[in-house]
Amino acid sequence: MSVTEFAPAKLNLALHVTGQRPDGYHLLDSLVAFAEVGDRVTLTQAPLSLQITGQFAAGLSPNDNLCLDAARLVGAEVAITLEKNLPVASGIGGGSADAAAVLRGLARMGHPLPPAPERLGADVPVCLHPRPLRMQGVGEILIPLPPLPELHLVLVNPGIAVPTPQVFAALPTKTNPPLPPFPDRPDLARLVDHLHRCRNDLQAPAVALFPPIRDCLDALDAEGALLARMSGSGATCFGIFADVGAAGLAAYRIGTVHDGWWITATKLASAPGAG
Ligand SMILES: C[C@@](CO)(OP(=O)(O)O)[C@H](O)COP(=O)(O)OP(=O)(O)OC[C@H]1O[C@@H](n2ccc(N)nc2=O)[C@H](O)[C@@H]1O
Ligand SMILES: Nc1ncnc2c1ncn2[C@@H]1O[C@H](COP(=O)(O)OP(=O)(O)O)[C@@H](O)[C@H]1O
Repeated sequence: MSVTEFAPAKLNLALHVTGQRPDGYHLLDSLVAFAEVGDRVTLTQAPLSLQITGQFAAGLSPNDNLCLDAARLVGAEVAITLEKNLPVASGIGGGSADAAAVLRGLARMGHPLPPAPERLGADVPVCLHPRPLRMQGVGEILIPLPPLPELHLVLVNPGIAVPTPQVFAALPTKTNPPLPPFPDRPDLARLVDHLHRCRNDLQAPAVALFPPIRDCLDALDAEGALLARMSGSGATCFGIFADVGAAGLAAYRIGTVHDGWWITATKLASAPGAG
């Protein structure tokens, strides 16, 4: 029996850092949604192993990987193939998204989801049931959002692996205001307007540490993004565009001048029940 699970890229449409726990982890208030681009895991009943394929396979070790940690957490003997399409350490949940996909796949093969999946990573709970959510605590409090409008996106990564702890450590203030109330069933204009009133508190420290992130944001702005923002702790930035044509053209034009960047035009994955 073989099972395949998609591991969509996680996007922090907004990410407010509102405090810090005594153990050092930060309290977040974040709007999280998922894109149509992502990694893919395939699971087959066999002794535990991992094979990695795809554009970003070279950046990962097949011996030390969150996919293996996920399988071990539920005591599963499984051969895993990971198709690594997303850049590594890039603020779009790569490792956590993959671990969550392995857990979902193993659940389909008869291994119940483990208690406290956040042991694998703070982003694993939100990636377990990918849909638009407000994420609080250190990632374990998940509140569904109303359906979001269709969002045409361009994701841009300058080819720099960003260590998440370094960016959190560079935050000038740990207690920032929480998210404003989310509008009821927003259309594109209202959602963009709302997001402009939100922030990613990790963006300024990440840009200070890794200046090419600013170049990504500037490139998205220059192509007419309705909003350009970094996701998570970076370095991937997303731009929201008016329609599929505008997103495709922006991705193409940015690609013509930034050879080494990872650039993709995509959409927000539609949530179950979204209208
Ligand atoms: C910042 C976020 C926002 O969604 O995304 P990414 O940039 O990783 O995509 C996540 O909270 C990251 O989640 P994840 O990458 O799973 O975090 P973990 O492996 O548990 O933690 C990596 C390190 O990040 C810091 N960390 C993480 C989460 C959190 N709420 N507070 C923290 O301070 C800690 O220094 C921790 O040692
Ligand atoms: N399946 C995986 N995909 C990506 N990174 C992984 C994976 N397993 C372990 N890692 C490790 O986790 C670290 C964080 O990577 P990642 O989860 O992609 O970051 P982010 O959440 O910021 O996108 C990387 O340095 C990488 O070595």
